[in-house]
Amino acid sequence: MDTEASARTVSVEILIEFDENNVLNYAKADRLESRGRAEVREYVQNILRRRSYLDFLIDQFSNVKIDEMKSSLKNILRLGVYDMLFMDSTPDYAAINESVEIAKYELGSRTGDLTNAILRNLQRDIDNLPKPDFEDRTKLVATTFSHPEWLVERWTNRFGEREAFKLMQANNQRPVYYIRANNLRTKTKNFKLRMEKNNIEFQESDWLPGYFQVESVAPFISNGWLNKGFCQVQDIAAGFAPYLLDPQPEESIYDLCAAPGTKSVLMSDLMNGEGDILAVDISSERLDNLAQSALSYHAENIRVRRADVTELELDDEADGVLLDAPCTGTGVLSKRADLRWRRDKEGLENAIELQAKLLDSAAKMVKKDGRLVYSTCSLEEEENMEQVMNFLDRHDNFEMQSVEGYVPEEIMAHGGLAYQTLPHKHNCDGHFGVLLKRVK
Ligand SMILES: C[S@@+](CC[C@H](N)C(=O)[O-])C[C@H]1O[C@@H](n2cnc3c(N)ncnc32)[C@H](O)[C@@H]1O
Repeated sequence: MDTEASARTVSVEILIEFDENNVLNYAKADRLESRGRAEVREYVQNILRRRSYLDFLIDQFSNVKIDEMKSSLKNILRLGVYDMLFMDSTPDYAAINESVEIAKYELGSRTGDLTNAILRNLQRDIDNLPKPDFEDRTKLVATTFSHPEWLVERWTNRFGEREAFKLMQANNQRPVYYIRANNLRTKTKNFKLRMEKNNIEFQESDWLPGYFQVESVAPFISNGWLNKGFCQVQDIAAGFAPYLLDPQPEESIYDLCAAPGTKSVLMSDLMNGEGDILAVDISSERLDNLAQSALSYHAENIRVRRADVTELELDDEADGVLLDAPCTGTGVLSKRADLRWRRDKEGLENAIELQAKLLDSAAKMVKKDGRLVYSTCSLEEEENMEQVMNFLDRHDNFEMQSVEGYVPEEIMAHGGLAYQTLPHKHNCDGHFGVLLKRVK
């Protein structure tokens, strides 16, 4: 354990790597105690959620333009401004000192002085900070809500400005967390008693059985309940796809694009651990996690297989296939603030192309009269309903089924042929899904 490193220093290191290599890797935080690791995640996600706005402020108070700064200086300043504006527990002088010390240590005393000057300039105007005032409306909104311009444009065109603002505001909040009791290891009612005995506050959902909204997942980790398999951290929106597939104990199920396996485990639970689930994924590392989860959750009917689903040929067809496709993830930007800076229009195009190939491959694995559920955690229609309509044009042996009776009415979309959760409306992540039946 490196006692010298602080959560702030490690957060800056992680943010620098993210800027330079587009990789968000928390491994650097492993040298801290568990509290420090949690602080690092909070810092990194909170700074990424406010990045454009922080950059705008830095630009207002610095003679050197932010675009001309090294990413190390940029991120030290982002941390300092974030601390001053959003961390009530940190007095301004301490926030400035921390950033100045990191700058001196990492970049030398002159950069330490520059950091000090910029942060002190901002401190002087802290009660009357400038607001973004760009003439370009998209740039103005993108800076105010710290979202990329291409997403601002898409969402304002699609939802209208007011609703797009609400969506972006929801993405900038601390995320909502859900815990699901795993009935393969405990019973929901016993798990509730366990939470009550430990004075954990929760709100039981009436949308799906066994889901509890909680303030933080920390007590579930510290009590060892995740490791023991009593519960999963699973957003309720992620539960709808397995419920829509409705796997039965005697059935054979293929879970394609399955890792890290949160939905495989839920399906195993719905099947009482009976029948057969083949969980397929292209990533061996993620599949290792899935296999480990299956063990701790007592999900004994899960088998794993590493394969590229677009090239996979299986001897048998399954009663039910879940394709939880890789996507842009625009429905989960509160939990994954980094995704908003990693995705672009080209990434969207690539995701659409891959999803179509995966769907074509999945279609070949469904028995006659069998079911195929297609789901994403995207809000983009091209990845969702448009993708499904194009699939149906290519495959006249599939028909779309109503989702009524499987999911709550509030989240039904497209006249009951799909569900779509929206972070600003449903207090959960944004997920989409449809149920397709192979009719010939
Ligand atoms: C949205 S995640 C799946 C989440 C998972 N269903 C769960 O609930 O835990 C998408 C997954 O697709 C996998 N993937 C991407 N391309 C793939 C391909 N061509 N074949 C198989 N898996 C693929 C990724 O490795 C990733 O694990």
